[in-house]
Amino acid sequence: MAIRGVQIKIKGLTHRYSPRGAVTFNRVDLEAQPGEALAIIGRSGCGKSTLLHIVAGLLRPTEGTIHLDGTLVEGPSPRWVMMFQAPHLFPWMKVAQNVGVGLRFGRWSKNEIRERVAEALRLVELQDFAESNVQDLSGGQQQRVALARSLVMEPELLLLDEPFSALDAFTRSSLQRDVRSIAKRLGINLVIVTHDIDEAVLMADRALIMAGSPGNIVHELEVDLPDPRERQDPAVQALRASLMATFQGAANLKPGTSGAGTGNGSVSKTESFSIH
Ligand SMILES: Nc1ncnc2c1ncn2[C@@H]1O[C@H](COP(=O)(O)OP(=O)(O)OP(=O)(O)O)[C@@H](O)[C@H]1O
Repeated sequence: MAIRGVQIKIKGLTHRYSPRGAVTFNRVDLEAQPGEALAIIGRSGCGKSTLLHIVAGLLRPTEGTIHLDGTLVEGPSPRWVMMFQAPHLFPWMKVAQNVGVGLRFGRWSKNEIRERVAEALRLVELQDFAESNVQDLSGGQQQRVALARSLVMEPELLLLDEPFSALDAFTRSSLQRDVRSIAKRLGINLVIVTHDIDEAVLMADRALIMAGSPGNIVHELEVDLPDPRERQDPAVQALRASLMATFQGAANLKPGTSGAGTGNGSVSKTESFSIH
């Protein structure tokens, strides 16, 4: 599977759900390099999911632009795919059929589809379940099928909207580790929206804190930790504590306050945590 990441450039992104409604977020600017994994954390309602849906081309911004490697995002594309909390599988299809469903709409031969589906299933370690019914799988396995269905499209960018929050802690940990490791191996960019500070530390290269009303990215922290990342590792724990303190500080700041969103979309401060 030949995949590479993408340069993300978000400029002046503003959104409101209705012309007279409240502004969801205001003039968000953000850049990411090919292969980078970003986590967006923030309190409920600050606009994280809306931002992700706009990046995925599923919602239109009120103002501003998103360019992926210079291409303006104007709608959904197999190049940027979104994974949700629920896997949304077709229950009447086998695992392999679910994984290959997007390829059916392209100009792929049956052999090519078979090969690509087999490769995607190997990546998520479900190669022995190709002919299983999806209802017979656990929640974590179903989420792996959804991941394989995304990967089979060879995306450059994977957008994850709290994808593991419905899973038990053990399954969640293994998926967090595996998604990061697959994305790094293939060079795919990740943007993960989460409430979970641990998830941000375990999966991201950079954690972005969104806060305020209207929302904005008010803080960002580099997560410079080696892989594989283990929750119990003291370096992971130390970074988690720092991110939690920064998050609480940022979330408690009122919009317009120094150190929070500047209102012009700029990030006020970048901190770097490294164990090297
Ligand atoms: N379809 C919609 N129509 C109108 N307002 C909406 C709609 N969806 C979300 N909102 C509002 O927009 C704001 C941002 O919502 P959004 O879901 O993006 O926040 P969030 O940070 O992802 O929250 P959560 O963490 O709870 O999912 C909220 O005030 C929400 O009530």
